[in-house]
Amino acid sequence: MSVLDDIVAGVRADLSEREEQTGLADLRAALADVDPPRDPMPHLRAPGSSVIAEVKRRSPSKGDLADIPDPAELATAYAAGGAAAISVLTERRRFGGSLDDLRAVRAAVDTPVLRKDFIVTSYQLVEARAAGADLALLIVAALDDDTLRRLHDEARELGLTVLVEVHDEVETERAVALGAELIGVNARNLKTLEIHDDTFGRLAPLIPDDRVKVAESGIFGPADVRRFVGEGARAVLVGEALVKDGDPQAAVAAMTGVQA
Ligand SMILES: O=C(O)c1ccccc1NCC(=O)[C@H](O)[C@H](O)COP(=O)(O)O
Repeated sequence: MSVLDDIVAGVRADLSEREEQTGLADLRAALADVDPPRDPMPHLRAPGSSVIAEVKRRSPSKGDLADIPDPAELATAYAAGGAAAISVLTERRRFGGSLDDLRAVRAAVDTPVLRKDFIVTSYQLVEARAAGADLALLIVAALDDDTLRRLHDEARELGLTVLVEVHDEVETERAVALGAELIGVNARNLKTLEIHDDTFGRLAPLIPDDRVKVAESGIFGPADVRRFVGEGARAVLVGEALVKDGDPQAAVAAMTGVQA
């Protein structure tokens, strides 16, 4: 079993408990009281690099990263630094996150908020929107083609912007064929956890230039951002470097608006 399979198995186990507590019909009814979704695309399409700044406590590859007792405070610093979106890892077992983190962040900032999780069912999409998420992540490696397409369509119907994440050539072709507008290239292989910093440069040419290309993982400063922008990235998704920085506002600002 790969790391990704193991994470998804845990996600499904937690999910079935939540589904027992709140049925899909009740969750859908809650959508009526939720703020309309915020559109991240104008910011992400603007010239110069955009930053999707992540709230990430720990990870399978690095263990504990930061306590983050107040995710809203961290998100406020990211927003002040000019983040285009804030990514909140809501997976509990391996990343220490929750939907409560997402709700707190959404209430604290005007910036669009991404539910970063291992989404494999419609329920999780409705749950994301009901908690206030503006974007949702779909990881191509975790989904067969029919499920990927169905979840992509359902997310769009809910008003969510979808970040479709790829790691290799075949996944990239699947994301492009899907019509994904926002495609994240993750340098971290989710099966081995190794980072290959040539992944974005290899896969970006396979993605048409009318899509927004996001470089993800292993990004530590403006020099990394400049390199990825030179290879066609409009945005970078950064976790570890920001949660460990004593001045996350300045760290986001330094990675924002970088030109090739
Ligand atoms: O971060 C991990 O170890 C990890 C392991 C397995 C699946 C996903 C994982 N991370 C999710 C992410 O994609 C990253 O949090 C995100 O790209 C930010 O990466 P970084 O800046 O390197 O923290």
